[in-house]
Amino acid sequence: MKLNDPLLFRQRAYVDGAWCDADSGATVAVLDPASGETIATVPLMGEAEAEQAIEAAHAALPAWKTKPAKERAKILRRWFDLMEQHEDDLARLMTWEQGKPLTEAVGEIRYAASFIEWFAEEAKRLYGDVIPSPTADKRLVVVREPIGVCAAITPWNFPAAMITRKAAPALAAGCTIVIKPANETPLSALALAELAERAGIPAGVFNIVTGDSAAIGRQLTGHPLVRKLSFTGSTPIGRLLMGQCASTIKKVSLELGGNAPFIVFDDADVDAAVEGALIAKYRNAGQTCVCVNRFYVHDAVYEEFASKFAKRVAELRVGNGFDAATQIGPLITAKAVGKVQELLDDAIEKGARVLTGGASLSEGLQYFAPTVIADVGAGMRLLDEEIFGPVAPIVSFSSEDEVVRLANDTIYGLASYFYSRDVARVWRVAERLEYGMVGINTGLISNEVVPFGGVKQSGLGREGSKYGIEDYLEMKYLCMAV
Ligand SMILES: NC(=O)c1ccc[n+]([C@@H]2O[C@H](COP(=O)([O-])OP(=O)(O)OC[C@H]3O[C@@H](n4cnc5c(N)ncnc54)[C@H](O)[C@@H]3O)[C@@H](O)[C@H]2O)c1
Ligand SMILES: O=C[C@H](O)CS(=O)(=O)O
Repeated sequence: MKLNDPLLFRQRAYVDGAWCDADSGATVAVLDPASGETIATVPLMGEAEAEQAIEAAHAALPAWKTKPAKERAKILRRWFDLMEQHEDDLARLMTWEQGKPLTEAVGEIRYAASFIEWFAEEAKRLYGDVIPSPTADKRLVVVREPIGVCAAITPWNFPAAMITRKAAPALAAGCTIVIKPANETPLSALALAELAERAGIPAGVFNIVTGDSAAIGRQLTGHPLVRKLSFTGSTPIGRLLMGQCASTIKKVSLELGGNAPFIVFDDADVDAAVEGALIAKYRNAGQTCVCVNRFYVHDAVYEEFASKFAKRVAELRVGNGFDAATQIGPLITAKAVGKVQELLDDAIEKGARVLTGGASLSEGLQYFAPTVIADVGAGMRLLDEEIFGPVAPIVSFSSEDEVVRLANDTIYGLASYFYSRDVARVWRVAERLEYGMVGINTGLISNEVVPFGGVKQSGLGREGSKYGIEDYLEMKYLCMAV
């Protein structure tokens, strides 16, 4: 891979300000999803290396937490500036290991950097309280303090943004952090570490360990020096990690799976709904937690929406993420392709009708045709399971009560979307949907200034916004006799 700055291509973990290998010298391969070829290796670390990283983060905590917030903010701002300067290299590394089109990778780098910019500013506004005492002999104060050593475990689908969405508020609050990125996409994380060091983030404050997820996870969830775990990934793994944190009563933030409904009412602007549906479904080849998993379209506009949507989907260009014409890249692994095909085959066997697409595109590679299926109904697995691929199931409905019931009939509650031009209906439906986020006449809802997160089994807590730093702080009450 040709980079303007070759030092951003790192194949060693970053612990206590040093690039290091696994104690055993073992490595794990990083594959190009577009070709299946090995493009790099990173250390296959385990419990011992994770413990070393935790101890380094603990040792670095006193100096970092007592640094004035304005100084921490300046260092984070330098990190942001460096990400902007190296945007092209960071995006190329991301497309190389994750497969997303280069334009989407550039978008993610800007999105990832925006969290650092945002929380560099928030660092200076962590105010406390002075509380009027109920008695004359006391003075009552509340101060906000960093929770301490934090751990983060992140997914492969947004290899940079899911890290900065955790590390930025953690460091802004005065915490230190140990991060375990997904083994599919460690290169983006290690490039962030290189830029963090150049920005002046001290040794031990920001650490990246790679390798045996379960072994590293046992340390990150069980070590008593770790006071908080922030996890982004699937609901089953989030459930497991939350349980593992119980023995040491860690604060836990969870950004988990989704099953987003996209509702088109009979009063909707159908053409606008089609455009919103395209981005809400096919961004990152459908591999985002907020991608639409179920389309519900009112009977009166069902055929119009389905035919217009299928026509636009059929025009989407599939290919290598480095090809400027590509809009849909490969799925992350062959296993992911198999899961999507399995869910699609189940729906077709149970009566769904393919309007466009319908299968993986070429033997041996991980491309999957953008697909739309109609006549989808109850009992089909893809209505209950996260597809995480470029398949769009369309279900018809006839009343507002029916579609709200259908939309809420899931264990998930992350993102939801609907199109209507009836203001009263907008308020009614927005209030009745059991989701953390609701897109109204839009298919793109994510940015750094809003509280991103879900309800039910889509997670705990929020990331981004003025709320996103709360989970990295503790409140201390001072009661002074006068
Ligand atoms: N809510 C959000 O903001 C959000 C964002 C991105 C992805 N996701 C979800 O993540 C999933 C896709 O990402 P994924 O396939 O990487 O998820 P995953 O749960 O398989 O893996 C996530 C991370 O957990 C690690 N992991 C796996 N098993 C572990 C264990 N036993 N102990 C410790 N760590 C372990 C993985 O190595 C990876 O780093 C989807 O369900 C998607 O909805 C949610
Ligand atoms: O899927 C993971 C991301 O959170 C999606 S988004 O880019 O934040 O919408």
